[in-house]
Amino acid sequence: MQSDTTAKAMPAQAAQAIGLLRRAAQPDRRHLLWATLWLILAAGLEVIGPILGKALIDEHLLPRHLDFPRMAMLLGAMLVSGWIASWLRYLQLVRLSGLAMRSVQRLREWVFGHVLRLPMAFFDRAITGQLISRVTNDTEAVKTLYIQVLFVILDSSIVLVGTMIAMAWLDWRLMLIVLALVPAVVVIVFVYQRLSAPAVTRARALRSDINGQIAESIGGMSVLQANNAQERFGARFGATNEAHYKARLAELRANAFLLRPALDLLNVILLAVVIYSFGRREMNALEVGVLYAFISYIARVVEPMIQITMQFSGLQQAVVATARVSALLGEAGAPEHDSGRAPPPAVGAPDAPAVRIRDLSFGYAPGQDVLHGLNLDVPQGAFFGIVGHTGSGKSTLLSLLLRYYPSRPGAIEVHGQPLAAIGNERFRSEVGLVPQDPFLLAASARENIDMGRGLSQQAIETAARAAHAHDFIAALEDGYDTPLGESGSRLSTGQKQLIAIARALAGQPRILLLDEATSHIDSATEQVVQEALNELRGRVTIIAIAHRLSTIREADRIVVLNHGRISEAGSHDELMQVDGGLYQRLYLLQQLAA
Ligand SMILES: Nc1ncnc2c1ncn2[C@@H]1O[C@H](COP(=O)(O)OP(=O)(O)OP(=O)(O)O)[C@@H](O)[C@H]1O
Repeated sequence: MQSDTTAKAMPAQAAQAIGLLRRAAQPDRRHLLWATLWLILAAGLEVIGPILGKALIDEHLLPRHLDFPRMAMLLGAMLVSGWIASWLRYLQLVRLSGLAMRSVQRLREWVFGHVLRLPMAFFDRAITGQLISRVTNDTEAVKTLYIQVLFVILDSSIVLVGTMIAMAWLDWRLMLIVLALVPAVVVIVFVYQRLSAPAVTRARALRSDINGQIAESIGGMSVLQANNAQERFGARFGATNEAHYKARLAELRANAFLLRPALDLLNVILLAVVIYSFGRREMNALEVGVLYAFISYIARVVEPMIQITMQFSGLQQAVVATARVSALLGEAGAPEHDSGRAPPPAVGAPDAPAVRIRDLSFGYAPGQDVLHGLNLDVPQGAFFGIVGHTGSGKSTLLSLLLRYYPSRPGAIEVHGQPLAAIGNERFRSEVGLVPQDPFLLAASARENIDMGRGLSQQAIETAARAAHAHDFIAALEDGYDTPLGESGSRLSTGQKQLIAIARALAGQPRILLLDEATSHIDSATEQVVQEALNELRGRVTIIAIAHRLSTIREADRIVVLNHGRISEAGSHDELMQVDGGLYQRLYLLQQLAA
């Protein structure tokens, strides 16, 4: 995900970044115009100040031409222009910051909304940490772009150009001497960045190490404490933290001892040159005012130059980050979310099988099929079990039934309709899933069953009863409103699984898919699950993948997958009759192990 964007040339990335910036700021473009206008006005007013000062000195103070009303007017104009400039800058900053933050907010919503609609194949190659970084840090880079490009670079450029024009107007030869400053500042800042870059990079890497270590320790706290590793982890964290502190210090030292003194020295040299060149001329009264204006301008010229030069590396990083966000937004969404598709027919054929599979082959990579020509009919209301050794393709089949990956058009039909033709809303409400990992939110039992669908308490309780989860939920101190902790840490593995079943049933699915829902639970809870499934028989079509064969013993039909092919199919009793058959062997092996 990262490489494809970083490999792109900078101009292409900059174009992408600007495009995204424009889209994000579109609703606020009026603010953007005003902010830019105020910025130009403020910078212009700041350039005028020293010219007014020069007029005051040259026309009144030195010739002792004390025209008080005019002097007061000049002084007043100097003060008022400075005051208005500060006020405009403040207004401009408020507008621009507001606009930048709203753009970040907008962009974050787009990116996360888009991520939620990406196909599962995308998540096979995505790295969670990077994806989180796209949604949080990289979107924040948009703000940096606004503040750095518009505020700092534009502001500094206007002040710089305005000041140079004013200087040229006062004395073009002296302006040329000041202009010689530009390469010197660029060289100093370049050397500074070269010297401080390793410390900056190190500090950044160490900061991400600090985050990584905290996340790792909290995630594995039980293992960490069981191995009495608190002190070791604490010491390791301390060392990383210390290294980070030193890297930051090195960065600050480079700034304090290299950049600032070098620029101050440059300033002094420049002042000396300007004063010397005035000294060599026959100074007349008129030139004192020019000298005053020049000294004021020199102080104003150095800072914008530093700012512009310093912004470039930050700007480059912000452009790369924004281009990465843009690339993520460019990822094609899952086809079922394509709103441009024709609406599907509302109902399926009444007596068609719940699931019909014809010649279904599938591979994650071209030419490497993991499923080979599957054919299967699952009648409505039937209970089907799918078994097979590890890697035989059970979860892949389930993923295709769930539309996580696209299958050949027409290979799978649900209630008589091709899978791809069913609208997403209806499909997700018709098909319920109980995954191997129940995935509980850090929320209450009610919220975990509801999953934002806005179900009534009655519907939630009915589902919990059907999943045999009601009794233990009701026994919690606040019943359905009891917070279950992160990932449901307050519950046992079996209880989590029952909540996941309740969640699936609460949507009143016509088809229920179970992906090894009993593999981590004890035999007593497994029996509870079996009872729950038996009660659903006839009403809901059940397709259950199970490593534990006792879970699907009662199934109407058990399908045995072997290297992506159906090798056997039948009831438990029928399959046990097949001497040397795969199911018989698997079953006997499990009996022996038990
Ligand atoms: N997301 C994926 N990307 C690429 N290959 C995959 C992916 N998921 C599974 N596979 C491959 O597909 C084959 C079938 O895997 P699948 O997970 O469907 O098997 P399974 O029968 O469910 O196994 P298990 O019982 O261990 O869960 C395996 O060879 C596996 O390596």
